[in-house]
Amino acid sequence: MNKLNLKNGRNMSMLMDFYELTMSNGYFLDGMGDTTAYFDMFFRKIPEDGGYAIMAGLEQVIEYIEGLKFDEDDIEYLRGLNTFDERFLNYLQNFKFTGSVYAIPEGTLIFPGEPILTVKAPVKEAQLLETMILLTINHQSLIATKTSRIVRAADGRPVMEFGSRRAQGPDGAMFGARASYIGGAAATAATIVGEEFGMPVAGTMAHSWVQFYDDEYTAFKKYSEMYPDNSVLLVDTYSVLNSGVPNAIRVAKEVLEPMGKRLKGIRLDSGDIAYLTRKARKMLDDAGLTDCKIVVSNSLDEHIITSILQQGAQIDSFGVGERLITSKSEPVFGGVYKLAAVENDEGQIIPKIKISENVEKITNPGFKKVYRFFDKDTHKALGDVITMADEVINDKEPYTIFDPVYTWKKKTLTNYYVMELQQEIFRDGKLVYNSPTLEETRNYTKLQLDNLWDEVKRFENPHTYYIDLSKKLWNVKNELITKLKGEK
Ligand SMILES: Nc1ncnc2c1ncn2[C@@H]1O[C@H](COP(=O)(O)OP(=O)(O)OP(=O)(O)O)[C@@H](O)[C@H]1O
Ligand SMILES: O=P(O)(O)OC[C@H]1O[C@H](OP(=O)(O)OP(=O)(O)O)[C@H](O)[C@@H]1O
Ligand SMILES: O=C(O)c1cccnc1
Repeated sequence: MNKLNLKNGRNMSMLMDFYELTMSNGYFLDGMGDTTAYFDMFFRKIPEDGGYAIMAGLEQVIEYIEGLKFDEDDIEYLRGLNTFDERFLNYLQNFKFTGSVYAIPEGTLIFPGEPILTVKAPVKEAQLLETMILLTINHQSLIATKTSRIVRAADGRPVMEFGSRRAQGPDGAMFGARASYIGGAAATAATIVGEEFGMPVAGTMAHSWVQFYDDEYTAFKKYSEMYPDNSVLLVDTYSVLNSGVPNAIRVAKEVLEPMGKRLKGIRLDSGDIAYLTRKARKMLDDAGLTDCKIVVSNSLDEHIITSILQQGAQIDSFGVGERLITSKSEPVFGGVYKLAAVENDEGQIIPKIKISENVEKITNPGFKKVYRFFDKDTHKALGDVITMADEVINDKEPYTIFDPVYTWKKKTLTNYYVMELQQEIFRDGKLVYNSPTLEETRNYTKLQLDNLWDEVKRFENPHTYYIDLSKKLWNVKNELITKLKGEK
């Protein structure tokens, strides 16, 4: 289980934007490198104007941080660039992460503006982590979120991840498949992901198998003889209704039934899926093969799946590749990594802000955490409140939430309980978090989706989930904005 492990398998230390190194070298030379800095990762917009996103990729971030070290070749290469001070190179050679990391666990539903991961570390270290943290969580959260949409559209029918061949490179395939499991996919065709992460692997057959034999019947027969318990026959190589389905039925009767076996399924990969599956279902049922499943694939996504089901398509499961593994309709999860605070010599946390003309782009300053509010009776999530890290919400008392922009929009919550979302991952360089298994993470996602109102989950104009700021954070933010704007 080490092939994909970023601690033991591959050293990704040099996968960072060059400016991380020049800035880190700069802080070092300026004598500021040991200043404690707080960086937040957050994202601004849910892909495809959806109602929620899913956190994924934390396990790989942990492995990356644990494995971060610069070897002789790395140092030699950096020295050759004539950019870095020898003392900084020496520091890199002995690099070890000494900071703390707080993060929202994988599989948690996440929303714009929330600090989904916070690094508290000497600035010369925290700066170096930016690129890998962002690319890892951006990628996996994107695919987990996209998969969740597809799985929702499938409405209880299993979705198999078929995307490796169309993914953006090996990591896109492998970590994408991993993320798809968190998002609710039932299985993957990516064998390595089964081996590495325990995700169930599954598959049918390619057109090449059917083409290879002299005729379709022979191809189906050979396959069913070899895999009598697991025969899903691809019926669209020549003609679904004229030959594919009839040959599959013949194999079920002449080959499998005498062995005491049943035909597991057929797969369709082209043509009008609604029409063909309805016809195929009838033919199978008329032949007594009511238990034979119909699997479909062919550039599917949540919209096509919704449409074909509305058209009365008869489908038991889906194989989804290119549009899932690349999140084709919106291929960027725009998570960013921003400085939120620094500590002064007295150890006081000084909040920092990034101002923008666009209100939504103004960052939330300070060391923060997120509380999720749940209704005591329904257990549905009511909203999230971002607070300063030292704030405690006492759920025995009413709590007033307010919109951070339209502050007159208020609501007082009474019948609620809260959950703190951030977990401590590293404390002073030491890993203090036990990553759950992928299976546990997947179940956790499912549970949370059950606790989210349907209005937030729908595809068209979902309700905007509340993400508010505590009064204390709101005050800190507005004081900083007033101060900085006043200084101009
Ligand atoms: N009934 C349907 N309603 C909406 N979309 C559909 C329906 N049936 C299939 N599609 C989708 O239409 C797209 C194109 O299908 P189309 O039939 O044009 O191509 P194809 O079947 O792959 O072509 P070919 O037969 O040459 O392989 C695919 O994304 C497929 O999922
Ligand atoms: O359409 P996607 O959602 O990406 O799903 C994966 C696709 O990959 C396969 O096609 P391909 O033509 O590569 O091989 P095949 O001969 O097995 O059909 C499969 O039949 C699907 O159509
Ligand atoms: O097993 C399958 O049917 C499969 C796997 C990958 C891509 N397309 C189909």
